[in-house]
Amino acid sequence: MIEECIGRPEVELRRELVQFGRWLSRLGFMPGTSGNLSVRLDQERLLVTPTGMSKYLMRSSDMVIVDLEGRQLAGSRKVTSELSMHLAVYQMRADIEAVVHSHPPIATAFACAGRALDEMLCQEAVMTLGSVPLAQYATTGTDEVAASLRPFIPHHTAILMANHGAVAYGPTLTDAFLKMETVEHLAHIRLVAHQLGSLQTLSGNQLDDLLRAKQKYIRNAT
Ligand SMILES: C[C@H](O)[C@@H](O)[C@@H](O)C(=O)COP(=O)(O)O
Repeated sequence: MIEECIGRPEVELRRELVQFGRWLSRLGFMPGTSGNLSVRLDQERLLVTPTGMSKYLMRSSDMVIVDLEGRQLAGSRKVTSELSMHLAVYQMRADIEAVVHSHPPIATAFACAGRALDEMLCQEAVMTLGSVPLAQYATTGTDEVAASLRPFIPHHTAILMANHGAVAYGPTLTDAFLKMETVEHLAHIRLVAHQLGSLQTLSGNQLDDLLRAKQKYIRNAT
């Protein structure tokens, strides 16, 4: 069952940030000290990963609490340098409770080649994320990153970031994690299909059928 973040004990959310940080790190999506995660703690506060730490080695006590304007309220470490990206998502989407930024290698290679993941090649793309757009180049750690993402935040839940990586968000940390995992999966499929030589994109009729199948799948799964 998917649980919302708000209302859950802080200790559990801290543990989840550690767990997903390790998982993303082991998947190779957060090499070195890269990547960051956050969750809504309540209506006014976020629990966010610290800057400059391996997300494999990070502990519950390393998390930082900030308000929705980015003011640090608690935590002995400095908050992620990409806080403005996380804030932009929470400020624009009341339905979002968790944000994951990472550098999955194949998806990041697409972002470095200036390619969005916007062709509907495999059914899973339609059933999950739809198109994943590419936000324009912005220097890491600056407010330019949030500005580059803002046009896409209302209509997407995963976005590639030019020459940088990707961001995904959802109603829970689990959901945001699964979206990030799916971004890399779709990038991998796109790359291999291209290498095989002939991309067979889904037709309009196939897309219509899949969108109906998606509604049915969601109704059945919830
Ligand atoms: C240089 C950083 O790794 C940068 O790429 C940033 O986007 C990132 O992923 C991690 O930054 P923090 O350690 O500040 O969260």
